[in-house]
Amino acid sequence: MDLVKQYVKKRNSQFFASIVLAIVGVVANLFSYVYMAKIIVNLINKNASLEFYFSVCLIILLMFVAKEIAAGVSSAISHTATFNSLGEIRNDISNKLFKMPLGDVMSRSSGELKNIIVEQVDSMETSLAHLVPEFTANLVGPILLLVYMFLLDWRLTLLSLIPLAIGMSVMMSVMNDNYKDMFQKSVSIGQRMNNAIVEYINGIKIIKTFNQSSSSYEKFSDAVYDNAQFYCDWMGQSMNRVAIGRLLSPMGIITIIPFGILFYMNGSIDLTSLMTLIVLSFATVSSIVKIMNYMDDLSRISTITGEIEKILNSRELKNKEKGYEVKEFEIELENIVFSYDGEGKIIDDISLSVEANSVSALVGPSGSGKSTIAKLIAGFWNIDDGKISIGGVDTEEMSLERLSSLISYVSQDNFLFDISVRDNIRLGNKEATDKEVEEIAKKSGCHDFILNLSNGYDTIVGEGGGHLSGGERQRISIARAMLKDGPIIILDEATSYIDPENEAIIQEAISNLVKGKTLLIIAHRLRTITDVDRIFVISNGKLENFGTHSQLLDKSDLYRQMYEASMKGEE
Ligand SMILES: Nc1ncnc2c1ncn2[C@@H]1O[C@H](COP(=O)(O)OP(=O)(O)OP(=O)(O)O)[C@@H](O)[C@H]1O
Repeated sequence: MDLVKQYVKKRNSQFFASIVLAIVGVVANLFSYVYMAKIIVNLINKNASLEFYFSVCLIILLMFVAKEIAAGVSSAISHTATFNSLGEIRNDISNKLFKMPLGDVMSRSSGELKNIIVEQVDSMETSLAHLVPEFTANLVGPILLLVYMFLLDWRLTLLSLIPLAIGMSVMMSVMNDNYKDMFQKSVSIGQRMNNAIVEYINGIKIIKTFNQSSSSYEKFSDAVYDNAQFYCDWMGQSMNRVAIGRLLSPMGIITIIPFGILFYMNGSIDLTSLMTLIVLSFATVSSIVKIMNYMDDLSRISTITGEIEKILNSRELKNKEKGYEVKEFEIELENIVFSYDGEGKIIDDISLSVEANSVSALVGPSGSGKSTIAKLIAGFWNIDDGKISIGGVDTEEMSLERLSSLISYVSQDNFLFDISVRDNIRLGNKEATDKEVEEIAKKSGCHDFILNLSNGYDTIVGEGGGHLSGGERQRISIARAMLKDGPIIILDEATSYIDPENEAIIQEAISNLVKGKTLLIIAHRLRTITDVDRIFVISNGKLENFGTHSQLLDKSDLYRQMYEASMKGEE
């Protein structure tokens, strides 16, 4: 609920205007009933002129028009404010995801995140656009009317509230029946179904390769079945009471008529008041029914917003922009310690320095922590201890925007968006002209294969770049990183997919493009990094040794073994 308040507050005046107009609409509607009662009473008493009826009908008509206009404008204002707020919430979530440690984002499945950003934010529409103005107005209207009815005859008014009180308490018994827990469960079952669907679709290639279609489909269909079963059971438990509650709550008339007749017969109420009360009790019905429709939304709002709040309130990377200028681009790691889960140290007291405008490489056995070091330099996580600085400035004293403007990171997964090849490369620098995009593609060995694609540079690459080969994706990622022109380039296994013919072109391109830049390569094929300025050997999260290729052949057994194994593997 705090989340709703927070976003309502930001558009206070718009929501206030929509509430006021909604109240005007509801009051106009209720007044039309007051005037209807006047007509009935005067018809019974036969004491009014034709002009009187005509003018009352005109007033009712005006009330009706006023109600429609006020409700329409109120809804337009609240919807405009709501959709702006929903846009803002989605923006805030995506900004937040950028500021959160990568691990915290990755610990949620893409299905779960999609569910929160799309479905759950969407479901806030009801609360913001309808609940805020309509619930308030439909609550205020009947209260005003009840005060008026109370003044006419307090006994009948109280009696008219009995069915409402019984109906509401039956409904409340449903709400008290762990409604919040059940709704929370429905959200997580829904999320599990979402995840199963997303996983099934994403993993379809593997499923086919390993002929797992029946068992994976089972997981997916089980999740759908569980979801349906859960709702059937839940509704089965509560539907009868909900139906009774909904039936009874607006039935004030069942007490007013018999008791009204009784009071009239014993002379304790006049006909005018009785008729007015009967008509007005009808008037409260429509508002009460509307309020009841919102009760459900009210009780589930905290669960819906809870998931969104969890993301918006989750921890952020510590990076704070302090405005220190970075003039040189050497990278210094001082006694850094890091673990993904806060327990097992993945990086254990590593210190190393990558000189500015040099080419360095991280090598080491699989799982030794090379990619983790690269990601820590790029600011994907904060380190637990120690310091990483660029040009003498602590990277945690730079905003993520500034850090990412300094570093072009070509990761192992080379994710491409489902847009054209040209736009994928242009992500490196959105100001780049088509010519600049093509120039960079030529330099990174992409131009020829791009021209061979069905639509050349305008070919849409498919989800995650699925229409391209692994090597093609990698080369486009390199072109994208090169176009960004950051002073530091980190290539995480950037050549792992490149075939032998293209490898030479790529190596040549990289060496041209990185002139005057600081380059850190994480390479598996040691042959490709023999002439770099400095090689760091990482083993079990520690720095085992460092030096040039020939120095390491002399002083590091691990390096020599890895190099020999690597050369054997390529024979
Ligand atoms: N997101 C993560 N959450 C938890 N543990 C992780 C995560 N990423 C990597 N690890 C673990 O951290 C250790 C180091 O992984 P890292 O990817 O840095 O190794 P690497 O040397 O780059 O390996 P490779 O050469 O196989 O890519 C491994 O044990 C790995 O399982």
